Parts: sequence; C-alpha cells; structure tokens
Amino acid sequence: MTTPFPTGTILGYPRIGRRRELKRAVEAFWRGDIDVAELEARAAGLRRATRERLASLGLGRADSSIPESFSYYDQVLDAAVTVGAAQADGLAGYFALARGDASRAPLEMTKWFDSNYHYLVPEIGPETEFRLASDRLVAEFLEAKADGFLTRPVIVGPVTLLALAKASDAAPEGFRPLSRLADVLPVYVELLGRLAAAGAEWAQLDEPALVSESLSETADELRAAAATAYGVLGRAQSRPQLFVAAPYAALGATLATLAGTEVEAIGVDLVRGTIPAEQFDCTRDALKGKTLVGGVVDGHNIWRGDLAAAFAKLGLLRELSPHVAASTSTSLQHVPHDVADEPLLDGRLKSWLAFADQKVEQVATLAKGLSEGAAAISSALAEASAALVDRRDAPGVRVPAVRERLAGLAPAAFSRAPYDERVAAQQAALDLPALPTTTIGSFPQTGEIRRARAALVAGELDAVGYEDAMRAEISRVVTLQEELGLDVLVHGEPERNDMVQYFAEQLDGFAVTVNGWVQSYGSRCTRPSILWGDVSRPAPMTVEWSRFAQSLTAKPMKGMLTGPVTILAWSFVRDDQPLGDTANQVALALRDEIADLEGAGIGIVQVDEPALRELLPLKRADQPAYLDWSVGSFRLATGGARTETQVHTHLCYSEFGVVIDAIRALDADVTSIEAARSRMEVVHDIERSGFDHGIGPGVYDIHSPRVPGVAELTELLTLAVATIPNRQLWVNPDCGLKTRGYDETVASLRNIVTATRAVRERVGTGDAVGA
Ligand code: MET
Ligand SMILES: [Zn+2]
Repeated sequence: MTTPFPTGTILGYPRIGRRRELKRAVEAFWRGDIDVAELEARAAGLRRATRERLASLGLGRADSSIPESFSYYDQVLDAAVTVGAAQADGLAGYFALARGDASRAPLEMTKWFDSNYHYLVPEIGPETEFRLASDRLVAEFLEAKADGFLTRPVIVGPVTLLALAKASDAAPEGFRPLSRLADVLPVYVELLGRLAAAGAEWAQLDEPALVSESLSETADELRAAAATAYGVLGRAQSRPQLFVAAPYAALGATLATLAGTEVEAIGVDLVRGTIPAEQFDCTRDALKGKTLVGGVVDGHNIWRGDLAAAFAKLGLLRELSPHVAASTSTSLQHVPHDVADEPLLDGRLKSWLAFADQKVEQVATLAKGLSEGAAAISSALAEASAALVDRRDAPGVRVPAVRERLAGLAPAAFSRAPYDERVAAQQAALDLPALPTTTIGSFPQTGEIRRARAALVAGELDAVGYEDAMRAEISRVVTLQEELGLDVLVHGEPERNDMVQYFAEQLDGFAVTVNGWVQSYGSRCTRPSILWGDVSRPAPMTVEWSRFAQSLTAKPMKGMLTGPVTILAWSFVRDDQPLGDTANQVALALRDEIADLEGAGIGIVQVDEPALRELLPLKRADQPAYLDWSVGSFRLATGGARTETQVHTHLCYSEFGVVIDAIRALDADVTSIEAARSRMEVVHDIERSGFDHGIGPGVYDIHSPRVPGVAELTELLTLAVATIPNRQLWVNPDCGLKTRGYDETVASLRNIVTATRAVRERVGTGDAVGA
C-alpha cells in the first residue's frame, strides 16, 4: 500500500483552542470542577472542531494531510509517556508529572528549540524500562476515522525524545539518554504497527533535534542516531509510511542520512534553512524516491510573507525529487488562530499578517500551484507581493528620528563605571544584609486585579478607579513584604497584564491583539504583541507606579522593566530588518525609562531578560552575532544608569552554563536565575565560570503549586553558600509569582525568609554585594 504524501500540509496546529477552551477544561479538571470523562469529551470536541476547520481551509479529509497533533499538556511528555519513560496513571497521573503533587516534584521544564514554548524534560536512565504504555495516538486516529477523516498521527521521534531527556537520578555520572536508542526503537516499531493496523497511511515523526547544534549531543552523534533510528523504523514489518520532519533550522548533511534510510518523506525547514548545494550531488539518487516536504510557510511568525518566493523554493526542491509537497516550516502551535478574530487591529496591518488559519490557506494555495501549475495561483501570489510592497512604505515602519538617534550613538553609551566602583557606591547607597532576600517582581494576579482590568477594558471602570484599585493592591503587597521581612521590595506588577504586552501597549511601533493567544506551557498562554514599526517611547511607562510604591516603604523598591531581547522574543517581530537594530530601538526607550526611574528616587532597577537563552540560534555559526547584538542591546538599555543605581537582571531556565559568557557580558550588578527544579545544579556552573557579580539562584519553583519547606530550602541554600562566595549570593524565587495563589506564595516566602535567617546565622554576616 503506498498512497502519495498529500501535496499540502502543516506540521501541527494550535491545540489550546480558539478561545482557549482546552485551558479552561484542563484547569476546571485540576480544580475538581469537572471529571475526567467531561475533560475527555471537551478535548474530543476540540479535536473534532480542528479537523473540520482544517478541512474547510483546504486540507483534505481523507489524504493524511491533517496532522493529529493534539496534546493535553506537552508533546514531549506525551512521547515519554507513550514509550513508558514517564509513568502516568491516567490523566491525573499525567498532569502530576507536569505539575508535581504532594509527593513528587514536577519534571523540569525548558524551552523547545528557539521558541517560547516549554516542554517537560523526561528523565531517563539505564533503569528505564521502555514499553508501549499508551494507545492515545491510536485512539485519536480511530476517533478521527469514525468522523470520516484519515489523519496523520504525529509523535516526537526517538532521537529527539532521547536527546531532550536528561539522565535520571539513578543514572551513573556521564550517562547519556541517547545511549538507550536501541532499546526505545522496538516500542516505536510496535506503535507504528498498531497505527498501521488501525489504518493510518502516514505517520509523522518530529525530529527537530536533528537540526540543532545547541544540544549536548554533537551533530555527528545526532546524525548517527538518525541513521540507526530510521534504519530500524524504516525496516519495520508493518507500519504506515514515515514522514520525518526536521523543523527550526537547516537539516544540512542529515538530509543525506535520512535519504539513505527507508523513510518515505522528509520535511525540511526552508524558512530558516536552505538546501546546501553539495546536497544536490550527494543525495540526488537517494532522494528521487522520497517525498520532499518543503517547509516554506513560516510556522513561527505571523507575517504573510513572500508567497512567490515560497513557491520558488518548492520549484528548487523539484530538482531533487519529483515528489514535492508544501508545508509550514514548523508546527503552527507558535502562532494564534485567525487574523479574522482581531476586530481591533488596523485593517492595513491585518493585510500584512497570516495567523495559523491564513497559513493553512497559504499552504493550500501552494499545493494547488504544485499540482496545477503556477498560473493557477498567480493572482494569490500577486496579492501577497502587493501586501509586501504596501508594508515597506507604510507610515510608522521607518521613523527618521528613531533611526538618527541610533546612528549617532557613541561606544560609551554601552558601558557603566567599573564594577568595583559600582559595588562601593551601591554599598553606600543601600543598606542590605548578607544573603539579601527579594522576589522577581510580580505577586499573584488575583481575581480582583483581573476583574478591575476587565472592567477598565469594558469601560465599566474609569482610569481613576482602575488606578485606585492598583494602588490599593500595591499597598497590600508592600505591607505583606515588610511583614514577611524581605529585604528588597517590589511593587508586585498588578498593573501589568503581561510583562511584554504592558510595554508594547505603551511603545510606538507595536500593535496588540485581542484573541492572539499562543500556548506557552501546559494551560498557560501568552498573547504576543506585533512589533511592526520603528519603536519609540511617547511617555514614561512605569515611573508613577514605582514612585508610589517607594513612597510606602523605607526599604529599597526595585523598579521593574522588561529587557529588549525578551520584548523581541515574546512578540512577533518585524522580519524586514536585522533583529539587533530592532532591539536597540527598544533599548533606547528603556534607557530613557531608567533615567526617569532614577529621577523618581528608585535606586534598584531590574531589567528582565528571561528570553536571552531562548533566542540563541540553534546553529553555532550564528551564535556569536546573536550574543553580540543581544548583549549590546541590554547594555545600551542599562548603560546610562548611575553608578550607585543597582542594576538587576533576571533569567529563567537552567541552562545557565550555555550563556554564562553572555550573562557576564551583560554586566548587571545582580542576576537572578532559575535553579529550584534542577536542584541547584547551576551553582556549580556559576562556580566553575568564575562569575563574580551578584547572583540569586532561585530556591522556589514557581511553576508548581508546591510550597517548599524550610528544611528543603535550607538544604538548597546550604548548597549555594558552600559553592558560591556569600558576598555574591542573593535569595529569591525562580521567577515572578503572578501565576500562583496567595496562600502558597505567603507560605513559601515565609519559609524562604526563615531558611535564609538560619543560614545567615550559620555563615556569619559577610558583606553582600551591594550591601
Ligand atoms: C518570566 S520572567 C518574569 C519576571 C517578571 N518581573 C515577573 O516577576 O513576573
Ligand atoms: Zn522568570
């Protein structure tokens, strides 16, 4: 049985729902408001709606062009559970792996390639017993079949699953999960057999690890693993035809490796990558029998893009194989559903955009061009090209005053006084104990805060009423922190719906969406803004809130800003100029904001850069240039701060080691980082690196509802003081508290202060940085 690969497809579709229905259902289940049967029924309803929608947008009902890419929480967790690498007893057990429960900590979470999506890190060791432990994929295929759809099941492939896993606690030093490849393959073979028996004609194995040079395995190791894995899966007795997708960057020489196996279709990302010329020779014969699936429609951004250029790339692929299909470069899980769902966006801007549904239509158009010839789609290509031209010359896209200021910057704008001088000045200005305690900025966003914001948006509350409500909340948060005995206070960020959108709403050059939700992790979604034009700051953005908060306390109040890299990473960014230029425009706006905060009496300013690691290019050759502009933009933002102003930064996620040189180059006085979920592993990286500025490894994992106990916190702090000089150490949670409830927050912070006091007594009161 060989049915051809569909001429147009997508690698995956958003699963959270057009109105975040899955989020609501899952959270209702967690609260105990609905039972498992109701949750499953709602999820099935969503899958059904997605299939119908995709068919109406032009994907075929019965040709495997609709991918089944649903997940209740995360696709990596799904694959781990499927092969028995994570033990989940029912859906409740599945969620417990992700979120932790009273008896166990959750799995570590980190970013999926260079996206803002977080996956759960499976823990695999020599003791892991692989077995086919879930039939979810088969059941979903059959569910679609019963509705008259022949879908294409999607699962994270074996190489990526193992390459993204970490060694289990039980594993010996130096153990690599990828060494278990031969053991996990039979489970994939068995799964493929079941899918074939159920009637699946194609299955998709996602293998983005094959494009990455940022994992602990080298490109050669990954290539060898791909040869082994797809050698074995290709020879499986009974299986659907295999489509191996390699999104997020160029596949390079691994294309030849895959071409040498028996897989039937290979997906390449032609938005990020190209096919290197040498591949045309060395893979020519092997590729002739394969379907090449060209990821020519950007799955990771919202621009309508150059459709004619996309079509031309498919033409190039045809020189390699007569079987070519059009696809998105990545799953569409990174983009919102539908531009038509944005009643408030400017019509002209809208004509430049394509969200998931528009991208599906683009793929359908390209597929039509492939099967019927370019003439059949010439008007669609011309319309897309006209939108590009319109965008280039539209007002606001290029603003001379912004460009002139950037062009006139002197190198000195990127540097502060030497660190020693700053430490002395900050010691004199601030009065801090050893191991100062602080938080990362946000406090729980209560129902009351959200209701006030909704009432403001709905026009039921005027600006004065809203500001009163926010001031009341700030007062509560300041009082609470004083009661708890924290040393450096925050105002709690109640006025911020989101740490990027808050700034995007106030800066020129950005537009914000109403329904543009994108899954961030589990049930959490963000609504990225659209950075479409030159950026400038019409007025101060945070100053009045910080001034008010500082007026309530004698302790230092940290001003809170989001850094340029993060503002870019968590927005949909213009693709018509280098990212570094855009970042520097944002940096200048922040630089002016810091000056205004200083003028308002704020002595500590935190500039969050949680996305610094996330945007790191997957290819090594691209990394130095990225680190150069990203670090440069942070330094431009903070370089005007006074010597006595203590500049903090905050980074989430534990791969500190990878970007340590960049963190050092940021030259922030104090850096807080995530560390709790990885049990403080990061302090060893800090020690090894000789990092000598202030550092706050997070002791409280705020991604989990769990309250860390005093004993556990004391243990983490003891580890930290044993490894890092006391004068450098700060004590703080992993991240902001906005997603947490008040009870758990208060209990956790109380325990943090108690544990810190105990450890402080034991180590004596050495000088803290900036104390
Ligand atoms: C994702 S990093 C969050 C930092 C921000 N200041 C907060 O506390 O919410
Ligand atoms: Zn954070």
